Amino acid sequence: MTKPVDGIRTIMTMAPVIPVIVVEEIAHAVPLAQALVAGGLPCLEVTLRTACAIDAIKAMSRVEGAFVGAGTVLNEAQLAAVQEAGARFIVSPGLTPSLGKAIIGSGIPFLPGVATATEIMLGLDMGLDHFKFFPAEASGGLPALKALAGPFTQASFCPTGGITASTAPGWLSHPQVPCVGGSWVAPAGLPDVARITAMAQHAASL
Ligand SMILES: O=C(O)C(=O)C[C@H](O)[C@H](O)COP(=O)(O)O
Repeated sequence: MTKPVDGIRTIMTMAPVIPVIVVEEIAHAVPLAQALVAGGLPCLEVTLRTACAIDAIKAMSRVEGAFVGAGTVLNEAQLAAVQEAGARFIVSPGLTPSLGKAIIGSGIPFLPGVATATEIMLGLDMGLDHFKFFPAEASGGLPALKALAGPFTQASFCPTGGITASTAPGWLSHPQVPCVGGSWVAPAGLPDVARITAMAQHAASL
């Protein structure tokens, strides 16, 4: 069994919400990161869904107080690219043995996605015990997480997918949920800095 990855717990407890970010235009990256950090959300997940995502990771990593990771990491080539860009942690919507082995071997903190008992068991076998519960609402919501968390008392979860400012407190009340992920704090388009800072402040207070 591989040693558990150090560090992901610290990242998951920096704030109650990890913004899930889709950067469509590189000019949006820095003001968005500044607004989120100013509002009290330092830990930022930049998804590899857009052409400028790697450049966005580089640019946002230079924002004071930002702790930037890469999301939607699906394979080893992407792992290498995001590490080169300065990503400090990795999030994936799922968990495969090959990706898990590569990320654990690299030593970077890792939050793999799980939605079933079998996937949690695969992660535990690899020495992982912190997971993204994805897609959280579509997989059955909080009742599903409660049922899954029952037999896996050693596991912690960051539910992500369909979570909003009004549903986040319910998820966060679960003892195995140190944080949730969500895109609601980082809407697409040219960042409205005042609005995003206010949403981040509210999220940080949850
Ligand atoms: O892109 C990824 O890497 C993902 O795994 C999925 C995202 O985390 C969720 O799609 C965010 O969900 P919403 O907050 O409902 O927008």
